[in-house]
Amino acid sequence: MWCLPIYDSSQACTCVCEFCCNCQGVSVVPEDFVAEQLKSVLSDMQVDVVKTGMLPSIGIVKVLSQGLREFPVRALVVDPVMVSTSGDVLAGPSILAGFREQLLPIADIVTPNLKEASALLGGQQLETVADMRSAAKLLHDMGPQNVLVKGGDLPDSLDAVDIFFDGKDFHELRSLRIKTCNTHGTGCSLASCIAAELAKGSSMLPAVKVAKHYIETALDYSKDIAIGNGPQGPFDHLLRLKSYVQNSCRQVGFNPSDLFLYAVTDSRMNKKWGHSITDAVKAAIDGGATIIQLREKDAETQDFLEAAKACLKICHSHGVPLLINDRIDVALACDADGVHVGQSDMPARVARTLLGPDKVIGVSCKTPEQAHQAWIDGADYIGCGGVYPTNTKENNLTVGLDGLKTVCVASKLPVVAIGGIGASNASSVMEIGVPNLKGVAVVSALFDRECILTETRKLHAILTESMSMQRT
Ligand SMILES: Cc1ncc(COP(=O)(O)OP(=O)(O)O)c(N)n1
Ligand SMILES: Cc1nc(C(=O)O)sc1CCOP(=O)(O)O
Repeated sequence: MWCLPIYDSSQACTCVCEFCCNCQGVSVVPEDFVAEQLKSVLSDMQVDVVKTGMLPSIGIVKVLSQGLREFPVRALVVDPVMVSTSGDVLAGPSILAGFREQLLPIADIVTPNLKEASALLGGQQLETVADMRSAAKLLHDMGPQNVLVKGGDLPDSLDAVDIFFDGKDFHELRSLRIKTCNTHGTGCSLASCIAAELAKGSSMLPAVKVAKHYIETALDYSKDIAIGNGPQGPFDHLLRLKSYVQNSCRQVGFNPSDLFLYAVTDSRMNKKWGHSITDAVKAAIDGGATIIQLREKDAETQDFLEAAKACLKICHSHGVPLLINDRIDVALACDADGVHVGQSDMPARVARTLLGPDKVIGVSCKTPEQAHQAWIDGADYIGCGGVYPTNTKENNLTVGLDGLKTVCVASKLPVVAIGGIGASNASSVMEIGVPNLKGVAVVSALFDRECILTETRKLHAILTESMSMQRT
């Protein structure tokens, strides 16, 4: 299966970006030469989906319209690159006519930005979402099956709103407007992603939604990169690949089976039962805890750091990793094995930058989207809950076993379940039967008890039994 981006190299491209896949090193070649090459590609390979980009010339327009009839091309995505996001007019009247008369009538989707839509419609002003809707309808009348008018340049809009029209229904697709100068190539990448999704067998609206989500994530991921000399930089298309490479390189340091019995401390409970933090941690480890998290909500920084150093000694002498809840500074200061962060804490991506590739990072996630982001950000595992109601964390949303399962299925990272879990229900949690659910994280069922050692042993035995039942 092939997804072929078509670029007209008869136009010199001045882009110097590192990520742009098409333009660097392209020499100026005659239009008919490009057309011949295109013909041979279309006939020699089984091209499924074609996406136009970078100023298709009249030669290419002709070959394409022919090619779609002569060769078994399944879909044509037309990105009418005519006016850049920086406002430069890139196409003359003959190209405009080529788009209108030859490409749009055979396109499965056309994806103009506001300026391109305006140019295709003879200079019509487009300033509001209502204008975008009527532009989508008028463009649809020119022949394409679907139209996506991209509102990235819409004045006074907090969201990035695009209008999708399939000839029957309008869909207003909104995503976060990412504040960045690194927007070079977004339109081209969006259309390429739509083409790739179509080639994979998706239908049009889901393909557009996936592409829009990809662009939003990639823009956010690359918003701070500094590259090139111009005022507008490129964005980084390869984030998934990089996350994958980063993660696969790092997984060596983190063993997901450490999540089996995850003991999370609580200073108030230790105080209530007269346990010191070090005694509590030692008892949990002796009882079978496989990883410890220090979650000291009321501790002063200095006390937290001293406690962390003392607990780290105990943990390391037993080969058990120690993570710090929320406080990256404390984790760095004591050289802990990692951190656990929530959705409103330091973003995992920033934590990864601060901690480096070798430390463990866990992220609290209640939805598949959060789990996906945690993976992109370079986390090692996610904590998903509250599985059951809990008194340990105020106003905590309960996701239930169904919510846990949904997140596990979507997550590319190992998962530990948390919230209201103890001896009475740990088996039900582990028995949801999802391979990346690696264990349970527990606070009160271990630490709001007189004998931490006994309770941890009991829970360890229950988990072990439940795992062996699943294997048989
Ligand atoms: C393993 C694990 N999962 C989830 C949490 C919750 O973390 P967070 O959302 O940051 O909430 P607080 O713990 O800060 O109240 C966790 N700590 N550990
Ligand atoms: C710290 C924490 N995070 C949760 C989440 O849902 O993310 S639930 C929770 C408290 C878990 O305590 P217990 O085991 O006593 O119910």
